[in-house]
Amino acid sequence: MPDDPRAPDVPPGGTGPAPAPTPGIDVRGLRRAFGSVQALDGVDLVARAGAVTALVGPNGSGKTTLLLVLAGLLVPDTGEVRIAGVDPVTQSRAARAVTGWMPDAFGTWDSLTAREVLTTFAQAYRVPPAAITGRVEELLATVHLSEYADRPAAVLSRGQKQRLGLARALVHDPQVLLLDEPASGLDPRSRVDLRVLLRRLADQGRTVLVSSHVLSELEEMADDAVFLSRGRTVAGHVADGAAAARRTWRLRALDRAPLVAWLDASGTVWRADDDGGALVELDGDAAAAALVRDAVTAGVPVVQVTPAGGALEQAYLALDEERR
Ligand SMILES: Nc1ncnc2c1ncn2[C@@H]1O[C@H](COP(=O)(O)OP(=O)(O)OP(=O)(O)O)[C@@H](O)[C@H]1O
Repeated sequence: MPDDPRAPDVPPGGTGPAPAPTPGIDVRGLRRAFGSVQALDGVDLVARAGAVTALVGPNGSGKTTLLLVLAGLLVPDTGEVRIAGVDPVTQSRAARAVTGWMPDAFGTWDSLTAREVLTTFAQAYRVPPAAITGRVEELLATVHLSEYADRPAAVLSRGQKQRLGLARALVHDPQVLLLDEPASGLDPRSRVDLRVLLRRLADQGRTVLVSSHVLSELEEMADDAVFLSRGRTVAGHVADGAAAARRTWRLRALDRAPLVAWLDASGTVWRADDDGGALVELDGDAAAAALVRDAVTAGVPVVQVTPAGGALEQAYLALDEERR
């Protein structure tokens, strides 16, 4: 018997079939209504173990509802959900043991200190008593709250409360992390810390599903993306075809005049950007490379050529246009 209950069963001798990949999150045909509002209207989603998956969608598209179902806090009307292979509806205790949940607003008992909050949750999640003190101290240090450990949660700032909420989600060392707007209220340093932490957790083989409205923020941390629109999943991995997709590029030269003169002379449609450069629509990386070559050959002192907005933003806006 392996010591670690999460360790896969490996047949002795190692000559059996290759072990199945660690399951992450698997959702099929999920639907959930609130009265006449169909909050989830056919969600299919796979979030890989070992990756950070972004959950993207406009207000009211169903992100929080979906995360609540995945966290086992809301029962779906129809559909199948597996969290690390476990069904949160029929196997709720097992599902909670593998799931870390960070809601968008972390309600806490204001009279408890940060250390007491984490200790209470560690007990509730059945962390072995001998391990609790060490685990709590480690998490307080991870989210840079050691200094505030003995202060009542009520006096913590919004960002500090967010960090306490993140520590709480990690208290039982879960395999799957569900984070609803985790960066909201965090200062720039804490956002970087969050990004580094989520990357480390994914690199350890965990599944991380994170929602945010701030696409640039998700862009920096996510490997995959799932888009929700009106309760439906509308696209999968963002990297697919990104290099060949038509998108907006930003061009800057030492001086704008020769740049725009050359764009006009070569018949390239452009519009001004706020930084003194020009924005052009191009069919992927190869078209951008050709444009740079031609501009430089024509003597335009080009200093910058970059996609305007990241791949996630571009994919999101493209989907939005498709839906109109
Ligand atoms: N408890 C509820 N009762 C009634 N309607 C609800 C309830 N919870 C959510 N809804 C509705 O379901 C839809 C999806 O809401 P949800 O909160 O999941 O969206 P969201 O994508 O998380 O939005 P936001 O980006 O604004 O946080 C919305 O139309 C919302 O009004």
